[in-house]
Amino acid sequence: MSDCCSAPGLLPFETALEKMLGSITPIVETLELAIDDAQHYVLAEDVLSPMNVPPHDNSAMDGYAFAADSLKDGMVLTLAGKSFAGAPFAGVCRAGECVRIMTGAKLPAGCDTVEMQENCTVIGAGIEFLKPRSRGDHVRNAGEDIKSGQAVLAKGHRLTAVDIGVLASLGLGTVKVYRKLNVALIATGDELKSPGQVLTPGDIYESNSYVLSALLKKLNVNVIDFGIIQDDYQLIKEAFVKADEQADAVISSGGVSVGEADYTKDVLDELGQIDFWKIAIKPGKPFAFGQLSNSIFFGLPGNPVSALVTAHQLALPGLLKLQNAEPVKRITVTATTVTDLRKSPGRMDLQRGVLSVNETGENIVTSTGAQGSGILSSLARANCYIVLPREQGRVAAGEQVSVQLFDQYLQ
Ligand SMILES: Nc1nc2c(c(=O)[nH]1)N[C@H]1C(S)=C(S)[C@@H](COP(=O)(O)OP(=O)(O)OC[C@H]3O[C@@H](n4cnc5c(N)ncnc54)[C@H](O)[C@@H]3O)O[C@H]1N2
Ligand code: MOO
Repeated sequence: MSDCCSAPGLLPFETALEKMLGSITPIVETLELAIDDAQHYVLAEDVLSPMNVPPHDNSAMDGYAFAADSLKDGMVLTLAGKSFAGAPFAGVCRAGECVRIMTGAKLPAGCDTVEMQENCTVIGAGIEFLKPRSRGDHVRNAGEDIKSGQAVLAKGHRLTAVDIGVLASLGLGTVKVYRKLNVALIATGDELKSPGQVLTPGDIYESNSYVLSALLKKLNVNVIDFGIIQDDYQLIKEAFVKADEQADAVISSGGVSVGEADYTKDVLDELGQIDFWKIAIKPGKPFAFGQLSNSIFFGLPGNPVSALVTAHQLALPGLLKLQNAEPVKRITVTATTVTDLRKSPGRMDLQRGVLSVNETGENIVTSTGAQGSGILSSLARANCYIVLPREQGRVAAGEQVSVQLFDQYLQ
C-alpha cells in the first residue's frame, strides 16, 4: 500500500543501493607489483608479517646499556665496549659493566636498560650514572611494532603511502593486488562544449566528465573517456557498444530523463538489462543501473549536482565492490540547522551544507543556499550533506537534522 506522499515508482535509496551491490560481481584478476608501484591498488590477500619489527631489542637513545641490577651495587660501571647500529657489541655485558650504545643499535647480551648520555659522566675507564633507572628504560623491544605472523594489512585494503613504508619495513619487495578497473565515461548532450571551445547560443561547458574523472582517479582506475556524444540514438548506441567492449563499468551522464532527446535509457534498454531506473532521492531521481554484455553501467542524470551526488552515493560504492575494495565509511552526525530548509515529501534529500561546531561545542549546519541540481558551486562550498528523510517536509532553523560528512573521495 502506498503512503500519502511518496512519489510512485521511485525506489527507496537504500533498496537501490542494496540491489545494485547485490548484482555486482567483483573482478578476480590479480597481479604482483613492486611496492613502489602499488600505492592506491587494492590488496588481493592479507599481508602477514614475516618477521618481528623491530627485529631485535635496541636502544631508543644514545648512551649506555647495562643490566638494571648492576646499579644496585654502585653507580659506576666499567665500560666493556660499543654497540652501533649495524655494528653490534659481539660479547656479553657482565654484572658491573656497561656498553656504549647508539640509537637503534642492538641491545648487547646481558643488558636490559639504557641510560641517555646526558645523565652519565665518564670517569677514566668507568661511567658514572647520575640517577637510578628502571629495568627496560629506553629499550625498544623486538616485535613491539609488529610481531612475526601478525596480520598487518587486510585483503581489500587500498594501499596508502604509509602502507608502502610498512611493507618495506617488513622486507617485502612485492605485493599481490587486484588489477585496475577500466571505466568508460560518456557525456551526452548537443549543448555541451569542452572547456577551451567557444560557446554558441544555447551551449554550456561540459563538466561532468571532468568531475567524474577526478573522482575516479581516487579509485585508481583507468579512465576511458569517450568525450561528448551528440543526442543521437545511433551515436549513443555506438559509444555504449564500444565502451562495453573495453570497460568493466560504463558511466554516462545525461539523457536518462523523459525528454524527447533523452536517448540514454532507451539505448541501455536495447543493449542490456536495466536493473532499476528512478530512485527516491533529490538530486538524482532518474539514475539508472544495470548490465551490458561485459560491463555494468551507471546512467547518471545530466544535471551536474545530480551527476556528482549519484556518482558519489551509488556508482562509487558499486565500483569499490567491483574492485574488491573495502566499502567506504560514511560518518553521520546530528546537528542543529541554522537555516530553514525547503523540502517537499516524496524523495530523500541530500542537501549541501557546511558543518561546524559553535562556541558551546554543539554541531551546527548551515545550508549552502539555493539547492538547484545545476548549481555545482553549492557542492563546492559544502563539507557535508544534510540528509532529510523521504517523507520529511520543510525544516525550521533550530531543528535537529542528520548530517553526512564528505568522505575522502569528495575532497
Ligand atoms: N518531465 C520531466 N522532466 C524532468 C524530470 C522528470 O521527472 N520529468 N526529471 C528531472 C530531473 S530530476 C533531472 S535530474 C533531469 C535529468 O535529465 P537528464 O539525465 O536527461 O539530463 P539532460 O536532460 O541531458 O541534462 C540535464 C541538464 O544537465 C546539463 N548537462 C548534461 N550533461 C552535462 C555535462 N556533461 N556537463 C554539464 N552539464 C550537463 C544539461 O545541459 C541540462 O541542463 O531531468 C529533469 N527533467
Ligand atoms: O533529481 Mo534531479 O536530480 O532533481 O535534478
